[in-house]
Amino acid sequence: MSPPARGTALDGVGLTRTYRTHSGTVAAVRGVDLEVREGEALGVVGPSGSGKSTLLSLLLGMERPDRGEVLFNGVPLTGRQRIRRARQAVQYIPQDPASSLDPRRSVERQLREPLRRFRVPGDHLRLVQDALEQVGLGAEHLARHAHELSGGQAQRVAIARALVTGPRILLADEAVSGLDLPLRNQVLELLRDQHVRAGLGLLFISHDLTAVRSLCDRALVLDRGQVVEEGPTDRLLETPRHPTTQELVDAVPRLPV
Ligand SMILES: Nc1ncnc2c1ncn2[C@@H]1O[C@H](COP(=O)(O)OP(=O)(O)OP(=O)(O)O)[C@@H](O)[C@H]1O
Repeated sequence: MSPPARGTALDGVGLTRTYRTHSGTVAAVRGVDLEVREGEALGVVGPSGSGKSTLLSLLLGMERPDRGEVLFNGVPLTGRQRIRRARQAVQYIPQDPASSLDPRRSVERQLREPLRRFRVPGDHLRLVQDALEQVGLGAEHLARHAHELSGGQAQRVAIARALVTGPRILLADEAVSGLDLPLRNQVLELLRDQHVRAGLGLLFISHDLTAVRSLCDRALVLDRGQVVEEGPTDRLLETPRHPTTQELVDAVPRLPV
């Protein structure tokens, strides 16, 4: 598989996803439009249950929308081959990335795995070392297991795992939620570095508007599956117009970033 083309773009057009539950149906995402471009950072904020994770699953091709479509470089994201190619270029950083590490496998094995899965050509050991270097870790970490890493190192390894395939867009789901302040700032700094220095596109999903502002110029606010407000993050924080945005602003502890 050749490396992802430059100018990578991911679009969601009219995305709608409804779940059936015992008590009826839940419209998790309703008619959402968004675009993430290489070199741009877009924040998605919203209270619990507003559809953020569902939106992410749709963008990653892990779930199919009931209506609307996801476009990867302008082409609908359907079919295993196309989804796999998109996933090499669009990588995912889960909530609490450190706990997503496999305790039984060494750092090297865990970083080699996406290279194998996405059939990335080249010298895999070299790519693994490059990814570790990008997050400030050296070759001495290759043989370690999760329990031999500090919390900060484990976060870095998890981010390196998302970087190892050479993605052009990162989708981060509550990647700093629940982290203590120094770790939170380290992860934000790493993501900012990837965005500003390496030019990656970033979709940063969080309920924390200050974290979003530290990375993203623009954000959209989700409530009950719908976009209720969008605009520059500074403006959203300073003059929120929708009550949901106002609540998110009020809930933000005034933390230095
Ligand atoms: N597999 C599922 N089956 C049924 N309902 C679901 C499923 N996944 C999500 N939902 C519902 O869809 C809505 C949106 O959920 P989602 O997890 O996308 O929200 P969220 O904004 O990511 O929430 P949180 O911030 O708490 O993680 C919620 O009402 C949730 O209960």
